[in-house]
Amino acid sequence: MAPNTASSALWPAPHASGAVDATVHVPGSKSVTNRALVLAALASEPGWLRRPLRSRDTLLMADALRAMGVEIEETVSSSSSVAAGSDAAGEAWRVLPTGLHGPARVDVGNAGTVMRFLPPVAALADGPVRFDGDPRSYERPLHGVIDALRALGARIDDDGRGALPLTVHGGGALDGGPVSIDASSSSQFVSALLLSAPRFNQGVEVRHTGATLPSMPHIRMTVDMLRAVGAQVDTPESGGEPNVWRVTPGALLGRDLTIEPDLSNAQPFLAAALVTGGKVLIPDWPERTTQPGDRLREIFTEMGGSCELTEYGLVFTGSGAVHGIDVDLGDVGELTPGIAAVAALADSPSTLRNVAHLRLHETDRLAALTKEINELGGDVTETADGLHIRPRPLHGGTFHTYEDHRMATAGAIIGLAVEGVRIENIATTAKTLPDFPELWTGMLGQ
Ligand SMILES: O=C(O)C1=C[C@@H](OP(=O)(O)O)[C@@H](O)[C@H](O)C1
Ligand SMILES: C=C(OP(=O)(O)O)C(=O)O
Repeated sequence: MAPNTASSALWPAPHASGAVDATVHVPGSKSVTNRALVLAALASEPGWLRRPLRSRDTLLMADALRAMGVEIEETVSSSSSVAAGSDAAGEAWRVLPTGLHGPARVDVGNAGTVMRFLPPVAALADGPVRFDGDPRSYERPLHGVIDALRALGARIDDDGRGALPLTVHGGGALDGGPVSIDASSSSQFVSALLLSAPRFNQGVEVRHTGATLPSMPHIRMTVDMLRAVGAQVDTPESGGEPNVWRVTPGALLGRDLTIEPDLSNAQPFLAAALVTGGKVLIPDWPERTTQPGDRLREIFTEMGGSCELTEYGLVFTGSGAVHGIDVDLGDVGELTPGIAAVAALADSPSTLRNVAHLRLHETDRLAALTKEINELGGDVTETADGLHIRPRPLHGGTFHTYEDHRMATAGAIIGLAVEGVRIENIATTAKTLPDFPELWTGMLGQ
């Protein structure tokens, strides 16, 4: 059989010859785009997504909703045809909700948002919906969604492992009501149940019973976006019980939403300013957001940079020094690979804590980061819940990426400072940022 040249190809990571000085337009947020698609599909009237992210994860979400009967029209308006500065410029998707139905087949790829957010939607469809995906999707936890949906009245056929592949036999409606889940392996279990709950007959009361709950900002994002389309949501933060979320049944409004840039995808570019002592402007950085990437302002400042939120966006400036950090990343786990890469180039050790659940992400990220940084000469050890990173001079070599977009961008960060780093399968960045190689070389003026 011919080798898979696309994925086995090695990408010579560009080495920075000096301080970067660039403006980088980062495409829309994956997490916001995929929530907006689900909410628009469940609404009682058409809606718009402006500047959606066009990437593997969001196209899988759109195609899955189309397979269940939703119409999604893709339009592009040139900036010359709309008022200057208008949010209407660029790509826009118009979502026309219809009666959800099977039979349908859904390819989740390796998208956590698709594999977790859509089984509840399928339970509302009329007919069977088959879910399948990449080999890694079979290993990612889904039990919280499967068990909860069964408890709420859904019929699901799976192979008993609490994972993909599976078939949801939608009955056109779902009872809903109270349910307990352990979401310690993924916040997406909670988000998944809340997103569809306005359409359950009794809404939902989700009680998290596990010891820890990762990625709280992503649950806040779910709650904020539900409220913005008219849903009534009670949360622990709004005076409710700890670890309990309630959604009241009701119709959802169609919304005209402009998607924020993906702040987690801004991470490698901010890291470039930090490790080269340069400066990067990210236009349209939101003043207020639930995206976990906003925490980078604080984390990368502690690691040696400084930032200013201006009317043009976020200006992040490196000082030339990169410091280690001791940090709890439980809320912002998806930032770990990029922080680990910077930490490997720092002037002091780092400890990254409270991210044991990353072992079940796109790959086992703790094992992958340890192995790949150490193979370049680094000194990283896994702890029970994270990484301990002692910087050492690194050398070139192959950086394997395990079909994980954030491993690929982590390798690119190291490559800026270390000559001769070759990244396996840079195309895997297409999961959330298909233009990464071009944006990266553009930033470097190459
Ligand atoms: O809801 C979301 O959009 C996400 C939640 C988080 O998942 P986990 O809670 O599984 O870490 C995050 O890591 C993922 O990238 C996106
Ligand atoms: C964990 C991630 O993705 P997913 O939505 O597939 O869980 C990620 O993007 O870092």
